[in-house]
Amino acid sequence: MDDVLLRITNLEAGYRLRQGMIRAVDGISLDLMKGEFLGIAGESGCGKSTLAYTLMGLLEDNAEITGGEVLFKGENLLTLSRNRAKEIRWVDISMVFQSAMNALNPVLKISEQLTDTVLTHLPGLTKAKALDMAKKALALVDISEDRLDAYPHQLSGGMKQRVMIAMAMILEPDLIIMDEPTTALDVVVQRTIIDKISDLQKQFNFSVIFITHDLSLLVEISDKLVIMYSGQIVESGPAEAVYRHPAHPYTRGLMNSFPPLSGPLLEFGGIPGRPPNFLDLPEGCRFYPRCPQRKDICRQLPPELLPLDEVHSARCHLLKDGNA
Ligand SMILES: Nc1ncnc2c1ncn2[C@@H]1O[C@H](COP(=O)(O)OP(=O)(O)OP(=O)(O)O)[C@@H](O)[C@H]1O
Repeated sequence: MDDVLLRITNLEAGYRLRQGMIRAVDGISLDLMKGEFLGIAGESGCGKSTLAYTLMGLLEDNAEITGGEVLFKGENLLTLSRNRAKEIRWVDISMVFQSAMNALNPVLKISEQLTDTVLTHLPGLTKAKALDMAKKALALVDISEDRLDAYPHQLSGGMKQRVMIAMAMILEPDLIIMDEPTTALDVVVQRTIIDKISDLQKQFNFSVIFITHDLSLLVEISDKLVIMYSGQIVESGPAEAVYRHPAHPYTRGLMNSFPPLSGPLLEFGGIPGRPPNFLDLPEGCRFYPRCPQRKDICRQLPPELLPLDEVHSARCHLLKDGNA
């Protein structure tokens, strides 16, 4: 337990609409260890961002946390006072947002945005010290000091994204949550940024939760993988095990959506169909309508998350018969 940085137990969160409740995070439990790189993958709409925003305490007004516990270094993030939340967030847990490139303030220089972040959370510091921290943080993401006076529009997309990563790292948090941090970038820039994040994480040993719809980005850099479908975890385990022996038909579908890292190029599979509507979920397995291996029991009963071994588990009835 000593090495567990974040323990999420049975977390439930969602959005209350007139038609009913969208339970976008529906009973999520997971442990994140110190220095661990956790990749969370799943199609658009499966609840990845809702999970991230719940952890950051940044849910929208119509959102509600309806159950569970999130322990960060033993402290429940869901019951923090406003002041304690301010102390923890950004200093101990920071986030790189999906639309990070547009999150920079267009009328402030890069130096001001970085020093403002520092001084908001560490008001006792001098401006000179904050500027020094800004320079060091930019250097970590390979941006030279002479860009400190630049405005966001003077930087390329990849550079803006790296500034956002610098901002997330500047206070040396224990956990950085990255929600699709490279989606808007072209593939080459995306690769450079992923490699940079991976290098920095190894160098400074912070923990990362990296969220993306693109599983191919995650297999090389993650220690652990969590696959989400319709608000639930459908598979989790060490990245290598999930990649080599995907146990859930949905994970296999996601795997088939991208070319293998080595060996012959397979035809792109993809997964026909769409995830279910949260307001009209199937009675049994939520993946049933799209599953190429479905059986009668899958239509009737929702499957539990079953352990395959001590570290790898999947939510699929077929595992019980050993024929998934
Ligand atoms: N403010 C909101 N009000 C109502 N429903 C919402 C709200 N935000 C998200 N949702 C719904 O909650 C579900 C989960 O959305 P979420 O953004 O968490 O998924 P995601 O996996 O991060 O998708 P994406 O990659 O597209 O952001 C979706 O059905 C979405 O339409």
